[in-house]
Amino acid sequence: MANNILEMALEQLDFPPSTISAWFDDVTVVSFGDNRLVLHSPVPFKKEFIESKFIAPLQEVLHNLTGDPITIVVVTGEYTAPSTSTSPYDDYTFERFIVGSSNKFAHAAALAVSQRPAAENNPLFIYGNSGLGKTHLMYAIANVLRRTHPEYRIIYVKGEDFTNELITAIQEGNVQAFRNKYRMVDLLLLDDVQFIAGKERTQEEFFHTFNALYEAKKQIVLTSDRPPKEINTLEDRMKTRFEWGLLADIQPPDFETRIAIIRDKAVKMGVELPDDVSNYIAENIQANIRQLEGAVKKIKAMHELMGERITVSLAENAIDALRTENPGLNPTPERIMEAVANYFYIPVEQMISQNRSKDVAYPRQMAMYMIRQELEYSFPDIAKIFKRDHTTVMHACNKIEEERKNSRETEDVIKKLHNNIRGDG
Ligand SMILES: Nc1ncnc2c1ncn2[C@@H]1O[C@H](COP(=O)(O)OP(=O)(O)OP(=O)(O)O)[C@@H](O)[C@H]1O
Repeated sequence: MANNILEMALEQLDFPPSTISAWFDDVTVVSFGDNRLVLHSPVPFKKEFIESKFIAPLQEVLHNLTGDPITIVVVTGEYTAPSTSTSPYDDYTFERFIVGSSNKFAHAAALAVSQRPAAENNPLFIYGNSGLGKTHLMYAIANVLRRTHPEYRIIYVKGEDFTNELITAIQEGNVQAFRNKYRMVDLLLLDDVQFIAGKERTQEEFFHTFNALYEAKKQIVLTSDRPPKEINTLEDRMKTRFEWGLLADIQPPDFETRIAIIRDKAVKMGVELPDDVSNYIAENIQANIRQLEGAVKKIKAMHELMGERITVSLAENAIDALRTENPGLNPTPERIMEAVANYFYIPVEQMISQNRSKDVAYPRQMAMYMIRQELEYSFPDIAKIFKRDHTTVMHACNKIEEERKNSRETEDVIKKLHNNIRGDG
C-alpha cells in the first residue's frame, strides 16, 4: 500500500523490469502529498543514479497519472520527516477540538478512524450545520495519519472543487488522469459532499472512485450539512454506499461547551477575557463556532486597536459590529428565502415567482413561515415581499405551524433551516 504510487509509476517506465528492480527494490516512499513525492534509498550512490536517470521520466509519468506536476525528491541515510510542517491546517487537531455533548460522538468516530483507518468505520460520514467543526475533525484525522503513516497519500477536496475539477478534466479530455489521481489515495477527505449531488456525471465518477477506494481498503471521510437520506438529489445507490460505514452528526454546542471554546480560543489568541464577557458571548452567539471565534477575534482587535478595556460593553459593540458585517447573525428576508431555497434545491427566484407547482409552493410557504418566525414580520409585510395576498401568507403560516405540531420531520426541517439561517458565514 505504501509504495503503491511508486509501483504504479515504475510499471509505466520504459526500462526492463530487471533494471527497475535493481535500482528500486530497496526504495521506499517517505511521503506523498502537496505534489511532492519523497523517496528514500538506503544506498547513497543509488540515490545519485536514480536522480540522474529516473527522476525526469518518473515525474512525467506521475504527471500523466495524476494530472498534477509532481516533484520527486530522493533522500538517503537516516531520514526523518521534517517536523516543521507548514500546513495551514496544523491548528485543526484533536487536541484543539473541544468536546461537549453536542459533538462527542463525531469526535470519537473521527478519533477511531485516525487510529484504525479503513477498518470498521469506513466511510465516516459527518454531518451538521455550518461552522460546527466538521472540517476541523477531517483535518484532525489527516494530521494524525500524516504523522503515523507518512507514506499515505492524502487528498482533501471540497465537493464543489471535485465537481469543477471533473468538468475541466472532461473539457480537456483528461478524465483518466482525474480518475488515477483520486484512485491512488490512501485517505480521501471529501468536504461538503452535498455539492456533488444533482450533478449526474460527477456522481457517476465519484461512485466509481468510492467503490475503487472502498474495495482497496482505503479510508474515506465525507461531510455534509445533512445526513445522506436527506440529500434529495443524491442517487439512492450513493446514499446506500455512504451509509455502509458510520454516520455521525454534530449539533450546535450547549452553553458550557460554548464557554469552553471561547476560553480556548482566547488563550490561543493571547487575550484575557473576564468571565462576564465570555458569558455574554456564549449567550449571544449560539449556532456557530466559527462566529464564536470571530467574536473573540473582534474583541481582541477592538481592545488592541482602540486601547479599550475588555468589558461586557466592549463585547456588545464587537458583536454589534459583527452583526453588521455578517448577515448570518442578522438575517434579512432575502437571506431566509435563500436559505430555504438552498435547502429544497430550488432557484431562489422561484420564491417570488407565480409558479404553483408543489416543488416550489411548499418551499415558498416554508419561507413565509420562517420569515415570520425569525423576524416577526406581519402578514401584510410578508405578503408584500412575496407579491401575494396577506390571507395567502396567513394560510401558509398556519398550515406549516399545524404540520410542525404533528410531524417530527417538519419540526426537524424547521430546526435545520433556523440553524442554516443563523449559522452560516
Ligand atoms: N469543538 C470545537 N473546538 C474548537 N474549535 C472548534 C470546534 N468546532 C469548530 N471549531 C472551530 O470553528 C471553526 C469552524 O469549524 P469548521 O470549519 O470545522 O466547520 P464546518 O462544520 O466544517 O463548517 P462548514 O460547513 O461551513 O465548512 C474552525 O475554526 C474550527 O477550528
